[in-house]
Amino acid sequence: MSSHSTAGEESEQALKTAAGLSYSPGFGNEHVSEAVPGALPVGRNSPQRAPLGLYAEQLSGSAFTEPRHANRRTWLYRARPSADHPPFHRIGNGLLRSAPFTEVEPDPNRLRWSALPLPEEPTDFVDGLYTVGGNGNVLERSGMGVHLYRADRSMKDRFFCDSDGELLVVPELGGLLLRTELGPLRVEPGHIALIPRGLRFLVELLDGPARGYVCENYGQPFQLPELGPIGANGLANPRDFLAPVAAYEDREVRERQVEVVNKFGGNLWAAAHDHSPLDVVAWHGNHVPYVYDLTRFNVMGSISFDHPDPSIFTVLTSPTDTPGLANVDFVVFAPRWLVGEDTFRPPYFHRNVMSEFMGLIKGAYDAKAEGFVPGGASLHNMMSAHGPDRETFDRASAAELGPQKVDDGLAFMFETRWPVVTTRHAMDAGHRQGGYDEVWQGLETHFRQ
Ligand SMILES: O=C(O)Cc1cc(O)ccc1O
Ligand SMILES: [Fe+2]
Repeated sequence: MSSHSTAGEESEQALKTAAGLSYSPGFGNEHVSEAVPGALPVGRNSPQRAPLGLYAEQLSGSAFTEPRHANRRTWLYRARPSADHPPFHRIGNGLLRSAPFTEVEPDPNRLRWSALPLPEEPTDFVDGLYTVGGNGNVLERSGMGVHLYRADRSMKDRFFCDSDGELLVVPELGGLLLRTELGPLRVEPGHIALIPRGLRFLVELLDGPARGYVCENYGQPFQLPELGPIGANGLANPRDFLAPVAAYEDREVRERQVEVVNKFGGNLWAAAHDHSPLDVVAWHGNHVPYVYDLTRFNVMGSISFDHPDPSIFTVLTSPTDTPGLANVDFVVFAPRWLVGEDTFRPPYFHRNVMSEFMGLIKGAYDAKAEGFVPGGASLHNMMSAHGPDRETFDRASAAELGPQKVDDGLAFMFETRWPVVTTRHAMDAGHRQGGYDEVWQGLETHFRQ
C-alpha cells in the first residue's frame, strides 16, 4: 500500500516519532492537515469547487447544535465522496455482540478469565473481535461494549467503520498500524488508540500476532477528566495525545473491489467499494483518532496516608448528563511510588455501585498475588465484594512501610455506570477461570474483644 507523504511534516505542529510517522499533537485540538499543498480550502469549508478536484465532505461526531465544548466534526477533502457505494448487506457477526445484552442473566458473581488463546484460523482484527459483555443500548447511544481482539494477519482490502461507537484500543500483545481516513497511527502495548465513531480504518500487524482489549463507547465521546484542585496540569496532559496527519492511498493501484465493514445497530454489514476509502488528501477538524503513550500519564497519589479512590488514575472519561457519573472511565494503574504512612497500601476491600472490568497489559497487579495475568481479565460487577486476595492482604498488613516503587506492571480498568452483562461465549469460555472466589477464602477473623 503506497501513501503520499504529507505537507504536515513541514508544519510546526507535526511531531516526528521514532517510528517515522508524523503526528499532530493536542487533545481536542482543531487539527489541520494536507498531504498535498493547496488541497485544503482556505477560509471556507465548502467552496463551489474544492481544490485539486477533490470532494468536500463533513463527518460529524456530535449533533450540529451541541455546545462548542462538545461539538465535533471533521471536514474531509477526498478523491471520491463516501456516498459512492452500493448497498450494505448483512455479514456474520462472529463473536462480536452489542447492547442490549440479553444472552445470559446479569450475574453478581466475580468473574475472571485467563488470556484469550491466539487464533488457530487466519484471523484479522475484525474477524478476531470477541465480546465479553457490556451495557446500555447501541441505538440510544448509551453504555459500552467490552471486547477482546486477537489477530494473526493484517486486514487486506478490508476496512472497518463503527457507527455504533468509538473504539478505545488497548494492545497487550503486538504492535498495530491503524491506517485511518485521517492518516496512519502506530500503537503498541503500553499505548492506547482511539478511533472515533464512523471513521473508516484498517488494522495492519507490525510484528506478528496481536491481542488486546477494546472498549466500544456508545455514549458521549471520551474526554479528559476535570482536574479540580489538582490544578492546570497532571494526569494525562493534552499535548501527549497524537492525531495523525493526512496520507492518502495511491488510487491507481487500488482500482479494485475492497470491502467496507460497517458495524451498525449491533450487526456487521458490508459493501464492496471500487475505490479505497482512505483517499482523503486533506482534512481539518476535531473528530479525530489519536494515540497516547501510557508512560506519559502523570500519576497522582497520596503523600500522607490512605489509599485514594482509583478515580485519581482516570485517563479518559465518557460523561453522562449526571455530573460526575461516567458512562465509562478508562483508568490506568501505572508505575508509581507508594509512601502512605499507617496505610494498607493495595486496593482496599470494597463494593462499588459502578462496575469494574479490568485487564492487564504487562506484569502483575498489586491487588492480586496470582491468577490475574497479562491478556486476562476480571469483572467485578455492581456491588460485588472484592479487593485484595488473601495472600496480598496478609503480606500488605504485615509489610514494613518504607517508600515503595510499584513498577512491575501495567493494569487498566473500564469502569462503567451500569452492570456489565456478559455474553454466552464469555461465560462458557475455556479460558474462564473456575474457583475465582477462592482467592478470598481463608480471610480469618482476627477480631478480639
Ligand atoms: O478493584 C480494583 O482492583 C480496582 C480498584 C483499585 C483501587 O485502587 C481502589 C478501588 C478499586 O476498585
Ligand atoms: Fe474494585
